[in-house]
Amino acid sequence: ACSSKFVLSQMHPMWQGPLAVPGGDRQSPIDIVVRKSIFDGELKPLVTSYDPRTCQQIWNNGYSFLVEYDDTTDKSTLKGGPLKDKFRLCQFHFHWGETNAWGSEHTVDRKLFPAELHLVHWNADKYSLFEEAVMEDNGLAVIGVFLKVGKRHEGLQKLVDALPAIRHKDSVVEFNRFDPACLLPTNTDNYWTYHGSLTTPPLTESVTWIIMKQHIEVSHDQLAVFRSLLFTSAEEEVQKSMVNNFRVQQPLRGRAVRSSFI
Ligand SMILES: NS(=O)(=O)c1cccc(F)c1
Ligand SMILES: [Zn+2]
Repeated sequence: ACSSKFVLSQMHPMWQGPLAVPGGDRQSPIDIVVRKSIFDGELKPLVTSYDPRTCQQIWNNGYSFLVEYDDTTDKSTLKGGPLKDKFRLCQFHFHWGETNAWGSEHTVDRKLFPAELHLVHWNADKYSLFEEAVMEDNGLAVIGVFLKVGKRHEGLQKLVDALPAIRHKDSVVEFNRFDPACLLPTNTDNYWTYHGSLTTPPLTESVTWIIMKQHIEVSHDQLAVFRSLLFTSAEEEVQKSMVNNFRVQQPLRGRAVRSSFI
């Protein structure tokens, strides 16, 4: 599975600093200014093919919780959209706020969502490991899906039920047969795409972002369970609730945001 351990090791919930990053002219997240996005008729529909049997574990890495997939074969893949190559799913995770008023990393015309899902894939046509791909400018593709509070998301509940077992940093439990496709909106043809970075260290500028226009709905209570997670490990005296685990927005630096729809 894609060990993003090295990625988050320097992670700290209050980390938002102006960490010096390579290049620094294609950082994420950003605000998507709809009227400035450019329709590109060449953008294809996304093609996802996820095998629930490749789901391996769910763990608390001290900044979010990750559901990790076996990415040693081409069983769970993403292609199409803005992508020329075939990408393998390695993990998905979320970012959320302490209240429903904020929590997403990307925004649309400054609109904040209570949470954002990231499905992380790496370019298996060009590289052989996530750790390699994460350093290359065409190495990763991350699908972003906004969450809104509304009706309960039945597919999410299995994941929510596993969270109490990974309350503390570095806790992990086996997690099988979860189909991440259930977390995608019904319409995946409408999206924005731009070239950016990881939103946590090492902040490498290796991500083709694919942000879904259509959100998914989860219930207030389901989100509340996300907030019951802790940044801190079991040994630490002061327990800190895992909330507001999003990065501050970054300058666009002249980048184009393309849309697959008019
Ligand atoms: N939040 S994110 O940019 O999707 C991300 C951060 C760190 C590692 C990773 F695989 C994905
Ligand atoms: Zn993320």
